[in-house]
Amino acid sequence: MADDTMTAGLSATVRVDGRLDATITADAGDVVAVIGPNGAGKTTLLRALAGLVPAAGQVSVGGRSWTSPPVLVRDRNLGFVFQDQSLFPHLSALDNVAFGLRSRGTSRAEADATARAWLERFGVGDLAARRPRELSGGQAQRVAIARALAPAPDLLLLDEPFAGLDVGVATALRIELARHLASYDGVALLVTHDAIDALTLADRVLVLDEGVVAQTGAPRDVAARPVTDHVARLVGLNVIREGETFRSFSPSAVTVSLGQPEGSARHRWHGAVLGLAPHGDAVRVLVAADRELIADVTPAAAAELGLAPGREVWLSVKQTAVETWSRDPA
Ligand SMILES: Nc1ncnc2c1ncn2[C@@H]1O[C@H](COP(=O)(O)OP(=O)(O)OP(=O)(O)O)[C@@H](O)[C@H]1O
Repeated sequence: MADDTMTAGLSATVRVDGRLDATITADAGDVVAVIGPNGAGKTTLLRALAGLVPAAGQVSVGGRSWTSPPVLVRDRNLGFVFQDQSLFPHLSALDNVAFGLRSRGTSRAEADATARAWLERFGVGDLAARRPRELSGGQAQRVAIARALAPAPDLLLLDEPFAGLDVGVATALRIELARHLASYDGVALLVTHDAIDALTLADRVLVLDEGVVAQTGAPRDVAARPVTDHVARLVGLNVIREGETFRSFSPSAVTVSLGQPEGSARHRWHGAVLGLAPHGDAVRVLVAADRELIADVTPAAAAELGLAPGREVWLSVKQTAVETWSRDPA
């Protein structure tokens, strides 16, 4: 079947009954962060693109259709890294990385040499002979990423590759992955719950909400103008939606007071403090008004106002600190 949407990158529409109905396009070389709350369909999207979950629609990658006619999972030129599994337990790190190359017909000697080079690149060359159970979580994840990248896939699917790693290990791996993704010329999709991943690793962000695409755009734009509560919370912005009009303001622009604030050029809300948490040099206050809002105050102000869960407060923000926009038509 002719497919005029076919591009060198990724062009796909995938539908999984009751779980997902998403269209995604990306240029070759793009890293797309896929974000959204639990159950939004992020893993289902990756699995549907890989052919691991039966889906209606079409998928074309690298100028080739994977759906008409259907291409078997093993014949799709893709690499994936999932948070929990990934490595074959009975194979050494080297054999794990060489496996994908050999299954694509590369000779043993060549596959081993390429695999060794990839392990070196990820700083785990000296662990080539080890089995996965003899690797730390961070080392195993490096091997898994090396294995996914080694065959130069057209599509790289990374499902929360840093989940479960401790912060230092995750940070180091994030930096290494960024370096490799910069020179990778396929399309990479990265599922993440971390705003930093989305902002530092991705060229574009795709926001999923209840199985549909709620927003796509450059990370900076999505972070500045989130249209879902999930992303608003992730980037720490207050966002109020009225139909297709959105108003946002930073927690640092919010004034907290015990008495009702004066002045007409202010938006104001009344509610009870739900919780307090340190946020940089400030104290972040979560307040249940007619919606949940966040305000950043100085520790001195928090003490002076006696802020504690249950305390009734007023929040106000100057009209000039509020940005208003309409969602672009999809
Ligand atoms: N094997 C399955 N069979 C039926 N429904 C499923 C299956 N796996 C997931 N779902 C449902 O599909 C929806 C999307 O799940 P999915 O795992 O894709 O979400 P997610 O965005 O990856 O979530 P999380 O961040 O929690 O991993 C959820 O409602 C989930 O309950």
